[in-house]
Amino acid sequence: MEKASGLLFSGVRVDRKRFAREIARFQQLKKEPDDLGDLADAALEALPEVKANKKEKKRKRKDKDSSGCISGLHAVEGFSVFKSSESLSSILERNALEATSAEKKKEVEKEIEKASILRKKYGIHVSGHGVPPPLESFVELSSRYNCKPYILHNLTELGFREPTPIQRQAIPVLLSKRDCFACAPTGSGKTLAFLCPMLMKIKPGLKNGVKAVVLCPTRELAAQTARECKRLAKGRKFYIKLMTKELSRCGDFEKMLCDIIISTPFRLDFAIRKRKFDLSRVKYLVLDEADKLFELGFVEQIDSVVKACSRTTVVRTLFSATLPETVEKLASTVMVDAVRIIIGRKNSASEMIKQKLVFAGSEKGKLLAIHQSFSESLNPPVLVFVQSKERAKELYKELAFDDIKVDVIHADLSQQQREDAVDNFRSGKTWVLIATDVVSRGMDFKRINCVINYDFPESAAAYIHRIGRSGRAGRPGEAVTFFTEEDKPFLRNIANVMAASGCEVPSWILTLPKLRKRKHRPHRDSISTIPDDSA
Ligand SMILES: Nc1ncnc2c1ncn2[C@@H]1O[C@H](COP(=O)(O)OP(=O)(O)OP(=O)(O)O)[C@@H](O)[C@H]1O
Repeated sequence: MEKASGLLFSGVRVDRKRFAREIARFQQLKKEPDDLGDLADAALEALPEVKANKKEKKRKRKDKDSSGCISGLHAVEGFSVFKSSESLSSILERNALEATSAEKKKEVEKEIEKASILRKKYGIHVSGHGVPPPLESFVELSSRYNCKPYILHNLTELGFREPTPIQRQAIPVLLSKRDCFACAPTGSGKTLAFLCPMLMKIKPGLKNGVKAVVLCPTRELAAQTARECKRLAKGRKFYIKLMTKELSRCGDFEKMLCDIIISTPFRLDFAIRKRKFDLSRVKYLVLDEADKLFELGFVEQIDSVVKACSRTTVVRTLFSATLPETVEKLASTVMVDAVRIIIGRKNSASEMIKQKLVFAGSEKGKLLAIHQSFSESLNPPVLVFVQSKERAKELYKELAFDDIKVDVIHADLSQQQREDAVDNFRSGKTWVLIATDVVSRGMDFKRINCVINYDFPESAAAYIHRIGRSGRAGRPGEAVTFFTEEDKPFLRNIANVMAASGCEVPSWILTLPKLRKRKHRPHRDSISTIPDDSA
């Protein structure tokens, strides 16, 4: 017995010492961290305080198990010698493990440091546990995440050489299937940040229902996102559908092949409630321009979509250039263990836009100012925002007399007319597009030189989105905001946004009294050059 145990003992001792590393590695393999988020957690675990705490807990549990005996005492009696031999071997094992985990810890610490250097470099701020490190390049999509070559090919075809900051961080987060709040400036590539991981994670054409849903506040944005999605998916047989009015009313959803559906909340809610459109297999739900979607009027429809995407593992994500705390709070009730990503300063305008405030005195002053500015230096394409569709029509009538190619877009037009207005502006047929806020969010008109806020925006968020139609994808842009006496009390909100993005603001504006946040939609005199009788 003694001999046998001695042999066993010595055998164990020699092998374990010699192969300590291998044993330790093998044991580690049982649970390899599946992403660097886990590695980060592993690093935490390796901290002396955490380890000591765990050891103490383990010891207490062990002491409790041995019917009140102190475990060390067993080692000297009878069969407990075997126990003693076991614990000795496990001590050796532990030593080996500790040596390896020290190496691992160093490795993890290096990764963490590298991630934080990258984040600092690109102005990425994250919160949440175990956040995967940002991408250094698109190539990492294949080395780290086994991305199919067609996506990398399409990225190159689209001319995207480097990921933008939001793409660097949001793509790994979504690939690790974490819910996510993401706030990044206008024109910074948020669309690709959610489309790319979606295409990587879902299998095309399996005929077993919708796998991903993207909600956008307007039809124009939904159409644009569907187009972007198709461009990125080129070469793969994904069924990507835009939920149109016709499809939501007459589509045969049982037979329809659809991997990804892109829609406004109204159309999708209609299809779910009235036509029993099944979203129970959805893996990804994206709310683009999330703060707009959480505004009154949309909330019930969003609720219906969130409920319909009933799979327990669905990844929910919110993207916007403006994400107020109220929205985050509301949204967090449906998010699980979410990661929060902020690029640069939260709720700020793109730094690529030169912003200017122009005092026009009165409504008539604004009309004179725009005529004058177009006659002196019109640098198309120019997007002009007004407060309502009535005012859009009025300003269109005024400017149509000038020798410029001007068009108008608002909610009173048919879908076809709206699409034509967008297409003509994109292709350069239209130089000046007069618009309501219907195109203020998400629309990616290439190379807009100037945005004119003819009517003062109703909030700082509206301002950020409107001017964000220029200065996109790293290009410079310009924004001019007219104000009258009546807009003065609301100037400070906008001036703060301007100052935060590095633009000069007259100091008197910054000393104006603070206003409680409320929308600014004043009644304005109609836009007309016809002399006012009362004058
Ligand atoms: N990695 C990249 N490199 C270069 N250009 C890019 C890259 N990713 C996206 N873009 C381009 O940047 C432009 C803006 O992208 P996108 O519309 O996604 O911005 P956004 O952040 O969603 O803006 P918004 O807040 O206004 O919705 C698009 O023209 C897009 O094609």
